[in-house]
Amino acid sequence: MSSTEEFTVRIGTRRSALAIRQTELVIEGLSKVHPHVKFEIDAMATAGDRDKVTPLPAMGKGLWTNELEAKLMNNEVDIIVHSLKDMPTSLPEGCVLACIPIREDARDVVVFPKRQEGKYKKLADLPKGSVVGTSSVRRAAQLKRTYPGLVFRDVRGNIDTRLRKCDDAEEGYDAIILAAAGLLRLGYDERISQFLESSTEGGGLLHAVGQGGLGIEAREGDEKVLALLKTIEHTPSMLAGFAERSVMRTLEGGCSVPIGVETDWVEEEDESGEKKKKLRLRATVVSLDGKKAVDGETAEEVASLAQADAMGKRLAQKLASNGAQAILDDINKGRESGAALKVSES
Ligand SMILES: NCc1[nH]cc(CCC(=O)O)c1CC(=O)O
Repeated sequence: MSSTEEFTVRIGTRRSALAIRQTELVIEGLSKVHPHVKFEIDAMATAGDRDKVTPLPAMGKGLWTNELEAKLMNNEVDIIVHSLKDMPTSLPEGCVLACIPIREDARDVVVFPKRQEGKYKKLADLPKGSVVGTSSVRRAAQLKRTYPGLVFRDVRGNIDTRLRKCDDAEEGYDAIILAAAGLLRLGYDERISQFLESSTEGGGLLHAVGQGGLGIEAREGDEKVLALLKTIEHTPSMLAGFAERSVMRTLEGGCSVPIGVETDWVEEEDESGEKKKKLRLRATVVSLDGKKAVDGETAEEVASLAQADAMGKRLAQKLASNGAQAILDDINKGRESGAALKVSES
């Protein structure tokens, strides 16, 4: 497609401030390379936006995506801009994860209420019994392991709503956990008190599969659109995202089971002493009470999506055989009783 050809791309997105901002970032990126292409934003509320009370794990995997994908398949939109972490690991027939642009910071972060005016700097500063807000079983399960004195409670809503609840003393939160990417994209950098990662002193977090990334979905075979998206694809982010998603897909997890990952690109010397760029992939599966966990790590040269997929699958199979499948089986059994459906206050 020539860079002077004029045509319009219709973009499906959720209606939240973050989703709109993420769509604007994609339009900015594409417009730099294709100034003659026009864009129309088609924003809608999805099941996950409408239902603010049902615990996220109880709403199934497509709560943020199903209705947008229906528009894509009906040719009402040409692409969908998703938060990558909200995309199920398997897409409907005829839809493809066409592009992952350069990834924002993938880490989770700690936000304290404004009323505390800097009293606490990190999770380890919180006294025993403090209440930490998160709707993610992944976050709660991992943090229960290293901060057993903290109490975890569900907090629903978009980013502005969760920040308001954090700041409202009547809501009773002493901190909340969010993704850095959402806060950074909306200009809330100054609300970040602590970044959480695998190396965080006192206990950190492995982030959600795809966190910090954008996933742009298109119709298979829509060559004109796929060629356009190729111009903003960021290969290291794409490879890392595919490897992470392969871990989740292989463990047959949904977006509500406690699987954490962390990827980064490292240089390692091979036997001949030559430096090789490798993708390092860490993963963890934690029981809901945080008492049982299986961790794994691998670093491999990865140059294709197929190699990224295979790497993620191998690591997942290693985790499963080391006890992770038993943890996930317990969680799935617990779904009948509702035990696995929300971050219980414990
Ligand atoms: N549905 C929650 C969601 N989906 C994507 C983000 C943040 C942006 C990202 O991870 O790219 C968030 C908010 C959060 O986890 O704090």
